[in-house]
Amino acid sequence: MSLIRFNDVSKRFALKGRTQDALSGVSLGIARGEVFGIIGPSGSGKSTLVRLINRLETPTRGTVEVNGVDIGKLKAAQLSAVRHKLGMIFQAFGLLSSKTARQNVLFALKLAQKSLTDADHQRVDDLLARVGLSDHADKYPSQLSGGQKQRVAIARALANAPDILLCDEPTSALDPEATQGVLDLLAELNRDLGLTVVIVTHEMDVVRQICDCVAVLEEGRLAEVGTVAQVLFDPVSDAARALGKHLLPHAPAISGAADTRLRLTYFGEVVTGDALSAATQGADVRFSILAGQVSELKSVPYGHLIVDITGADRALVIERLQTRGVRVEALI
Ligand SMILES: Nc1ncnc2c1ncn2[C@@H]1O[C@H](COP(=O)(O)OP(=O)(O)OP(=O)(O)O)[C@@H](O)[C@H]1O
Repeated sequence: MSLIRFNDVSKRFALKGRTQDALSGVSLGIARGEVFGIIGPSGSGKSTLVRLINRLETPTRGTVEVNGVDIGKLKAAQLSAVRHKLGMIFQAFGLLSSKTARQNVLFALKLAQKSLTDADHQRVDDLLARVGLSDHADKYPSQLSGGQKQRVAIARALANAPDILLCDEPTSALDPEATQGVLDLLAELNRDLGLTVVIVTHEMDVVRQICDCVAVLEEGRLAEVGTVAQVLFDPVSDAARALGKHLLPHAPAISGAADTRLRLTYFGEVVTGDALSAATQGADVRFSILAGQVSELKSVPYGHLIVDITGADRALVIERLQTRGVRVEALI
């Protein structure tokens, strides 16, 4: 059963006499314990979709279930209890500028319970340590870097021990180094606490690094949904193809004989193996490697090679590669 479920959800905004369909007929499920990406171009409905999960927005049609409960049916007190178990972070951090890092985190606890105990104060310090900010607990947001502010926001979002962390473009305002730090932290929290993480992004590279599954939105519609490997390497929609394109090596613009240029995609252990030399052994073929790259999908390595292969046994070599789990695409 999905922890979060969208059932035929549409959202129409009305603004100054005009209407805007932000989402149209979206159905999908997010499993407990996964890192789930929501990707799409600007205006495709990503933020609206994630904001439906904690009812910051309500659907015009359809339902949103969290843990099997239709959150549209909850009364105010019930909704408030559910929201305390749903942490959220934003691109602009949303910290209170008049409070220190520690006070910002403490504030989330104060909102959720009547009084604070010593254990609560200890919990805040533990959370700040967990996000690597023990030495900055008494600083105000204006004294912190972007990455540190987002870490405070993460500690605050975790204050009430949520099951789910919603992240709306959490790294869009950060430089590459701070981005990496925040993504590593989110992956660690998912792994260590079993936290379900839903992350809105417009960058496939963010999805590649930390997500298990991803939904691709295009003009408010679900273009496709699946594991990151499926959506990146076997996309069925133009939207996913466009988003993943820059992660693949470019085929060099040098001429080759028709039908010879191949893109080989390797996953897991095959990356470090010698699949190409094993497949060509004893076969009547010649090959030249034109481009290559090794990267990681979450923690699984994958690699691409662009090769020209000619010779009588070309079909045999392709069959051998496929038998070893290598994906083979003709590029010419
Ligand atoms: N409160 C609102 N009132 C009116 N229109 C809205 C409102 N919120 C969003 N929209 C519109 O709904 C559509 C989807 O917006 P949304 O913010 O969900 O997209 P997005 O994919 O997150 O975009 P971005 O990447 O630019 O943040 C857009 O056309 C947007 O202008």
